[in-house]
Amino acid sequence: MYIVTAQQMRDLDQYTIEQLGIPAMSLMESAGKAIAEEVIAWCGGQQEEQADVPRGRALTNEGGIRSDERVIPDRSRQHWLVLVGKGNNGGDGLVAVRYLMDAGIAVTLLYAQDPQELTGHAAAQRDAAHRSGIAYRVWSEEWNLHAETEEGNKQESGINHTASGSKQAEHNQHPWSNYTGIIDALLGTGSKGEPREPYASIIRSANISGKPIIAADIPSGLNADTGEVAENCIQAQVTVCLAFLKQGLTQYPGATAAGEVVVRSIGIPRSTAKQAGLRAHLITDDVLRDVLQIDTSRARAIDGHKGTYGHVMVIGGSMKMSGAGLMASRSALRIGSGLVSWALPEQLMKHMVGHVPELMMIPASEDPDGQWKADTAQTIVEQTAKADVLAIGPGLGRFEDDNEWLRTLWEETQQPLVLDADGLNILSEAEGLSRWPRRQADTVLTPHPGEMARLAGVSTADIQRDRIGIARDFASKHGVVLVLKGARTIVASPQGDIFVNTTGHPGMATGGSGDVLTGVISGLMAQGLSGLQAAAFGVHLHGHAGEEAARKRTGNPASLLAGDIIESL
Ligand SMILES: NC(=O)C1=CN([C@@H]2O[C@H](COP(=O)(O)OP(=O)(O)OC[C@H]3O[C@@H](n4cnc5c(N)ncnc54)[C@H](O)[C@@H]3O)[C@@H](O)[C@H]2O)[C@@H](O)CC1
Ligand SMILES: Nc1ncnc2c1ncn2[C@@H]1O[C@H](COP(=O)(O)OP(=O)(O)O)[C@@H](O)[C@H]1O
Ligand SMILES: [K+]
Repeated sequence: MYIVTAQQMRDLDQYTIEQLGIPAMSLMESAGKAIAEEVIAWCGGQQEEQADVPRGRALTNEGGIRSDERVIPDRSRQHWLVLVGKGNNGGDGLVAVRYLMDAGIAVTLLYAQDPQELTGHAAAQRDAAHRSGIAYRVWSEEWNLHAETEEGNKQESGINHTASGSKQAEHNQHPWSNYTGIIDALLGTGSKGEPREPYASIIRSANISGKPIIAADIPSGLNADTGEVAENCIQAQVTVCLAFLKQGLTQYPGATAAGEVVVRSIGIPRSTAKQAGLRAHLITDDVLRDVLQIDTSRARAIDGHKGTYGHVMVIGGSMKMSGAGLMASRSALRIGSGLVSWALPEQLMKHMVGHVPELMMIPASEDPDGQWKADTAQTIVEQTAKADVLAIGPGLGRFEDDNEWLRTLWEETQQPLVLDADGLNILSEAEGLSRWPRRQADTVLTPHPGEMARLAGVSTADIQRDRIGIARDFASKHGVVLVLKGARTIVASPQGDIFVNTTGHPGMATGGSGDVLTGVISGLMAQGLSGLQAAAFGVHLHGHAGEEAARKRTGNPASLLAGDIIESL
């Protein structure tokens, strides 16, 4: 599934209208119809579930996050309020009302501004809606709701406040209480910056109203490119995304604001994305097979032998972090590498003997404290001769002159490399990755947001603000495959491709999960996948394994351990 930025979506719209000759009005018609259909389907779903789930249904999005539950009454008494902005997003809402009316659902329009301010196609849709007899209101102070104050009072300006006692009665009287649900057609991909007034107040009030919200294209207040949310951003149950999935819907906190995301075709041929050279995808089975050309069955040749499936060498582990190297090694084995060896400090090795009988161990440092030493670099380089892939970093720790140590391995080994954990921290303190020579073989970096911040020399908050943009720039600039971890992990290639993962589980937020991923990616590379293929397929499989492991911890996913992920690979 393609992922687009707001600008790419505009270009695709323009191409469709100007080059393919599909009228803009016809796209808007399809958009509004799709939104109406999703509202109708949602009401239907509500009704079906009402018998046994009186509190309304909870929806899940692709990442398995549950959104708020809200109550929706009997469908026959549905009355939806459509919030209309003055751009084409509002135009979509104005189309939707006609289809909802035809489906027997009562609708009222609430314009953010004087409807006469609408222009172009949105103005034409306004006229059609008004001529069809659809009721409308224009935003005014009486609609303004305020969040509960610290004293716990719920204040609703514009409503006659009585001193006490009748808060609930007041709440039931506010204008929003007449409606069963809200369609947010205020702002779409043309939105810039924080919503201005009165949009900010409308968004805030809609959220406070407690009514279920279905967003047209994107929740108003969401940055369509980064997934950042404005101070006032619609919190939707469902987002009906039009034509192509917007980047910002894939990343948190935007993904939470969007609720369940449904991507609906509006008549723009999907092939236009390929023609336009779009390079960002959500990782799905189709994308793994068709875009990344991966045999996802991972079928083994009947006459295969251990040499067929490659040899991973993990370089890491130290007395204080012995488990990290062990977990990376075990997951490389579990994902199917023919052979795995682990280079580790000799002191540590003595304690590890027998833990994983399948694993070969290489004593690599004679430090009495079980730490690494920089003078091991040449020995390690010699030892790597038999390996097909190197995984450097899990549990490595920091040590004197580790910078030179890493640079020797970086330059003097020819194998594909996965770099994680302290391997990345060493790199960020090196004189600058840009001054290190580019490796000829595939090089995969797997930072979590904190490590990414150190690598890029910015704050973690800066990274989280635009994960896709940062990952893309870093991978292109340094010629590496970058795996920016965390919920909705991003894989970026040196050529500017982006792959966003949706598998995974919050139970995986536990020490060691990343070491498992290092083993998975390096193990897949040993079996012949490129760095990009292994990274994209690896994060997908790792997330699935995490989901599976969480299912087994019935009732308490917080009890998930990284080792459980290995057992579910
Ligand atoms: N051909 C097309 O371009 C199509 C567009 N479609 C819809 O049109 C949307 C994009 O439409 P537009 O480009 O008209 O833009 P929007 O409707 O998203 O918003 C633009 C309007 O909002 C105002 N605005 C921008 N930022 C604001 C802010 N921070 N606070 C308050 N007002 C702000 C602008 O002045 C402008 O009037 C899409 O999201 C989609 O819903 C669909 O109808 C399908 C076809
Ligand atoms: N909430 C979450 N949803 C999905 N995946 C998650 C979540 N939290 C963590 N993960 C995954 O777990 C792994 C954690 O890696 P990392 O932070 O490096 O852990 P460690 O350094 O302890 O091994 C990453 O692959 C990350 O994407
Ligand atoms: K919207």
